[in-house]
Amino acid sequence: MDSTPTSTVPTGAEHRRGLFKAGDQVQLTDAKGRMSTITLQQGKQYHTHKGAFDHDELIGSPEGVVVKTTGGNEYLALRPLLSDFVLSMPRGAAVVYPKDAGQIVQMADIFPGARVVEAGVGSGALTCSLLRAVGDTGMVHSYERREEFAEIAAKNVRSFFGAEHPAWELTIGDLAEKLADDEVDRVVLDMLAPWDCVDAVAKALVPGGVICCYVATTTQLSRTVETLRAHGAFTEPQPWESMVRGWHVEGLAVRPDHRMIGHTGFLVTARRLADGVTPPVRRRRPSKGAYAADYLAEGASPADGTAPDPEFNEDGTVTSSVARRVLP
Ligand SMILES: C[S@@+](CC[C@H](N)C(=O)[O-])C[C@H]1O[C@@H](n2cnc3c(N)ncnc32)[C@H](O)[C@@H]1O
Repeated sequence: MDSTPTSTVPTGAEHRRGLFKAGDQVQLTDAKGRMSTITLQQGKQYHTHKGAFDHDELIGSPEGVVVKTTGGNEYLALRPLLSDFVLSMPRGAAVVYPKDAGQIVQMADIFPGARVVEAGVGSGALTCSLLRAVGDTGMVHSYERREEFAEIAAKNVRSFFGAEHPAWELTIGDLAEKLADDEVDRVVLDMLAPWDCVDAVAKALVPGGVICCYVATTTQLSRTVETLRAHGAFTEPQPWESMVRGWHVEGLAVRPDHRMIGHTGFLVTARRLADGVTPPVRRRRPSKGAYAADYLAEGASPADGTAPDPEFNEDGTVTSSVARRVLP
């Protein structure tokens, strides 16, 4: 399914501003903080276990009003934010959480007008953030190998923007085989095996372009980084993760929340080098506090005569005497 943009309607801004109108999504929050999302339709009613209210009561109202059912239940009415929308929209595959989408937009440097390739599209959560960041003048070309996921994503993206987004193109197929774009500024990969796509991505990215991979496990992280490193067309990959901890703030009870989203995934970015360029590489030496694995990965084995016998502390760190002998 190639979905060529079918509309030049500016999306996003008009759709998400002004008084409520028919077709708008509205997030209703009750007194217990429970949320549900409805799409406003003239003449329709919203039913609860305590009576109903007419959608028409909201059409023409500003956001932030309270609507009451015939049984007395009150609901605060607001348009869902993108972060609310992606967590409540229908899902095919697992979505990129808002905390990671924010990191991707910033650290992969997705700018207005950018030409971005994304794979896989999954449920379309990240796609919404990418489209918002590139705007109507940019391009997001999403690839997805499972048609049923692509269909869910297409519905979600349309539902969020309220129209076909003029900057979006969606192709069914494996990115490694189908990637036909060239002169792409940014590539974002959220898939099981991003290393399979590194070569295709290197051909598509402009010099200075950014590849950003999102992976869930340490083994994927390791293989992604090693593949990028060995490929030769990229700068040293930068891996990281982010954790977000909410806080409870009430009077003198000011403390971190008991629960947090500890792990979602790891991110890795690297930049495309110009063709034929070999960047200067700093040979890293084991330092005090470096882990045994860091030390051995550098090839500092007793056999090659470049380093003394490994001496490690019980926790796996290099002993200070080794660090002293190895460091200049
Ligand atoms: C975790 S989901 C992506 C979720 C998406 N980023 C979101 O926020 O909704 C991973 C998707 O990548 C797709 N996929 C895996 N490998 C692919 C490839 N080589 N080319 C295209 N799609 C691929 C899978 O079918 C799956 O739908």
